[in-house]
Amino acid sequence: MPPTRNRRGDRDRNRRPGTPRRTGRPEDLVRRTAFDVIRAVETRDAYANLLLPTRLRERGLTGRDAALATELTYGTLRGRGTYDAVLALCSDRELRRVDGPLLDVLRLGTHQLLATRIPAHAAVATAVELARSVSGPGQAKFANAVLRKVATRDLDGWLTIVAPEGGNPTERLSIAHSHPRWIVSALRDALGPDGDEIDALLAADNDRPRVTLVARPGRATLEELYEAGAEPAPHSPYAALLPEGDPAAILAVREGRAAVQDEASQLVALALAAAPLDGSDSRWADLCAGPGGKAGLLSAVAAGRDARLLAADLQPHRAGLVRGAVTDRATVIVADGTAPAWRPGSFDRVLLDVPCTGLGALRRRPEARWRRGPASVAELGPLQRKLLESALEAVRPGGVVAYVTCSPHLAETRVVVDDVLRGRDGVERLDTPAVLREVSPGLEGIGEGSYAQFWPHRHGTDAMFMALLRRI
Ligand SMILES: C[S@@+](CC[C@H](N)C(=O)[O-])C[C@H]1O[C@@H](n2cnc3c(N)ncnc32)[C@H](O)[C@@H]1O
Repeated sequence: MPPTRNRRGDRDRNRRPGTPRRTGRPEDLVRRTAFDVIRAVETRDAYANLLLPTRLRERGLTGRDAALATELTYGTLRGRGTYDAVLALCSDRELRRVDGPLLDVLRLGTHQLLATRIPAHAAVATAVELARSVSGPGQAKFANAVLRKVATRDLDGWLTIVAPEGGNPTERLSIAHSHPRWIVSALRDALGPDGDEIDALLAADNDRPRVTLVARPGRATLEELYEAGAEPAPHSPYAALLPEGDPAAILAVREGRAAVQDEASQLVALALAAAPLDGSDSRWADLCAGPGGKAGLLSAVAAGRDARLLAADLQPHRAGLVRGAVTDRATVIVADGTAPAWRPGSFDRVLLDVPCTGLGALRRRPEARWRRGPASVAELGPLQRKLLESALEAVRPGGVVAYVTCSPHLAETRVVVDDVLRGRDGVERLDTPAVLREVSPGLEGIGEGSYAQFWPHRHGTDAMFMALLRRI
């Protein structure tokens, strides 16, 4: 995507300290913005999807400039594994001896050379300029030499060298699709007998996710979203896809009657509400509710069912976000789901969307794959088990718990459920895929038996896992 010119206003007068001056070509500011966000991700553990919109606003980047800055930021962060393998061959210095800021400039330049239509001379020249500004003239010469070598081949040409067919399959997939090896292995394990889909799954993780909206029932209609430019979505009865444009420009989104929400996230909330239940059905709970996507939908469904939702989160600011998402059928509290503020057996339906590695949402969080390691899975395990124990206590006999993760990693999904159920009587597994198919007729490829697993390459959704459990 070629950079475009932008009108230069008089924003410099109001420039915040530390904000680059709007001098030179606007595309320089675009690349500088991408670079600054990438650095913040590296050095301050910033989240690109949160920081980038702020930087774009501060620097007055809109339209095609904003789109290019977003593409460069996300693409560079996602492609790091592949780009480092290429850079290692093009640099006469070991990459670990290259300064952090300079290495990020090289990654940004490599992304432009191998994954965009930006002309090679422009990609190299702007990266060299950036290297000069962040690391000085000597390093700019080094950047020039390295990037000129990168420019000698296209991506496919480099992949035949850095990820050759016939080599170690995990290593090849890891470099070709820019995923750490441990994630490649974990995802292949999670695919089980469908392990041959791993290539497609890793490729889907690198696709830009579609923007999916939810029309919260009773508050907004799909027609309203279609009139605003959205299109029908394949799986959820309340979902619409927004092919382009800013969701916040839609009135229903601004008013909280609609929201951005992945289809799998919608369907697991709807399946909990649809799970078969005898007896009372008016007390619902969401024990890990922040930031409130599922609670927003559940509370809207509850309003039509004469039920009430208690939505809890450990973090006060996350609970605050939930308050902005729910209807007046919900009460939001700050509470630790492992140390209940409610009596045992208080609820008819309980959603437990546990904290997890987020390996199912790599499309949305470009840096997440580099931030987590196998240790994160092990660290989260005890909390996930404790929360599930607590959810099973919170539901009345006959009531239903939905254990949900936004990760397909087996150690966070079926292993947690199996471990907890092994240690206690009086809980039965429901046919989760069948309940999901009731709310989304025609839904296929989510598994058979007790557990359901969504996949980006099959469903175009996050890789969300769900187990419906009933206390007997
Ligand atoms: C995966 S997120 C939930 C996403 C949410 N269900 C949604 O759809 O927007 C997990 C949430 O659990 C919260 N959390 C972590 N530990 C908790 C605990 N011990 N008790 C309650 N909430 C907790 C986190 O603050 C985080 O907001």
